[in-house]
Amino acid sequence: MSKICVIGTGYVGLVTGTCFADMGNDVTCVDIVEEKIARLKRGEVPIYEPGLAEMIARNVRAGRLHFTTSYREGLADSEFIFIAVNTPTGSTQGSADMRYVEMAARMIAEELDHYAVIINKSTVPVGSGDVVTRIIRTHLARPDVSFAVVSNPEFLREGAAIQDFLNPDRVVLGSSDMEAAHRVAALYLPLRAPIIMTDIYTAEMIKYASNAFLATKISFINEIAQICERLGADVKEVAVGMGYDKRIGRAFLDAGLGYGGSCFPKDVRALAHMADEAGLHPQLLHAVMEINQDQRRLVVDKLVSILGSLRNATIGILGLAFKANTDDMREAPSLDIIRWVTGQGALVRAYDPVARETARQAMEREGIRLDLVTFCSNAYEAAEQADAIIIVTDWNEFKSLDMVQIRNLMRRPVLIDGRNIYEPREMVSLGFTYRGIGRGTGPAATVLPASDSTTPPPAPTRERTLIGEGDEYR
Ligand SMILES: NC(=O)c1ccc[n+]([C@@H]2O[C@H](COP(=O)([O-])OP(=O)(O)OC[C@H]3O[C@@H](n4cnc5c(N)ncnc54)[C@H](O)[C@@H]3O)[C@@H](O)[C@H]2O)c1
Ligand SMILES: O=c1ccn([C@@H]2O[C@H](COP(=O)(O)OP(=O)(O)O[C@H]3O[C@H](CO)[C@@H](O)[C@H](O)[C@H]3O)[C@@H](O)[C@H]2O)c(=O)[nH]1
Repeated sequence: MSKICVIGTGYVGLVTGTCFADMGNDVTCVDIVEEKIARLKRGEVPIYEPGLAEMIARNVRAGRLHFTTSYREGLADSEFIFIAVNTPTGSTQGSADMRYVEMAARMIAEELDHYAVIINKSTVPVGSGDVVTRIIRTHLARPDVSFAVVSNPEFLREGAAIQDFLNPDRVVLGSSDMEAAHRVAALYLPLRAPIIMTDIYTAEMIKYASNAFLATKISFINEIAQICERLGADVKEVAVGMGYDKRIGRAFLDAGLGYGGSCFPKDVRALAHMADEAGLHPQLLHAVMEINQDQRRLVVDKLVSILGSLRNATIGILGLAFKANTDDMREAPSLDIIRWVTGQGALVRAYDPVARETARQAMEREGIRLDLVTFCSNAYEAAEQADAIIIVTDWNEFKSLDMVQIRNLMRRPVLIDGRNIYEPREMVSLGFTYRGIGRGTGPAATVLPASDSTTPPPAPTRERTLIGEGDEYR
């Protein structure tokens, strides 16, 4: 059992702290926001993350998980101090705002009275490990105390955060102090994941390069979707066909409204900024960002091309958070879409299974006219008297709606499927004017399973038979 302090109780801090506690360690989570800590102490979890509330409660009950606003309390006897504070976009050029990490480093230095390994879990620009080391060294209240700094980027996804933390594809550790890095590695050994030990710059870059690569896959398939749409091919089937190639893989090839969230947008921007600052010309990263922005515009263009003017039209929006299974509204496509349609005179009926309060707050922050937005308590309510519906996130409950009922509730049966969750032909046969993203109307695709037999298999009876399509990568 190790004594661990986690600085920051956002997604990453809470999940890191709770999972390490669940693995038998003694963990104290520190945050400067008193209200957050007060809520956590009352047993309330400030974010929506499946399974997290139960896991926190279990570990608090077992006496392994504590919350405080006091660095002194959190740091007391801690062998490991994880920094997991936010690093949002800080300037119009896209650089990462390091002020929270720097503040955390200073506050650690002011309270540290024993040797500890300080581990940076926040996503930070290459070279930040040196900055943290310098800040701590400069501000140490006890200059005789020694410490080590290790970079340990986090790869969890919101909505699957616990599962991702406990079953990582890899753990990355970067440090110039290999003994300290090995101590951190020992914490992760129970997870039985490959552990990559490298220098601190490389560890920091692995995080940005991974996110930028995934974002590139998304923009790539979105560009292919636009071409498919023009030429009559179907991007969903193209993705399946590409995904069978093991060198490509099926993951992150879902065309749609582009990426949003607390990570991809800011991390691609920050990486491009790092390259710009280094005198390079990161043209691929700039193209990735441009295509991503275009995807959001495209759905509104589709809407206008069907409805003509949006003035006084009622638009149902299904899904508000940046993706399913989270209430996180950071850089959610819904915000741009709602701003644009209300800007053109439309009224919005919005529904998300969990993002309601966070959505309202985000819209307020973004200056969206809330008097034009009605928050509904289910998808059917959002469809009432709507001139069109836009599916913005792919929550499971949106995949199994009674579409006949939805159609009957609408004033005009226009369906813009921003996540390609419905079959175009089916929707058209139900009477919808349907637009997906890059969906074709061409001939049916058939995938026959690999077979040892040389006898030809019977002809498939189903249209668009995609045997094995799918979700195995999730
Ligand atoms: N959200 C994700 O899915 C995810 C996944 C991997 C990596 N990351 C990275 O992890 C970092 C944290 O992300 P997040 O989404 O958890 O952020 P968040 O905004 O949800 O939470 C950050 C928390 O840190 C607290 N904080 C800020 N300054 C502090 C200080 N000086 N002392 C104590 N607490 C302080 C804030 O009050 C907040 O509670 C970011 O660098 C992010 O890029 C995020
Ligand atoms: O094929 C796809 C896959 C994802 N998305 C979108 O991409 C965004 C990000 O999705 P996802 O990666 O599932 O969510 P995050 O929680 O933002 O996680 C990403 O960002 C985290 C923060 O850095 C990393 O830790 C994770 O590894 C990385 O997947 C969302 O808007 C998705 O809708 C697509 O449009 N198409």
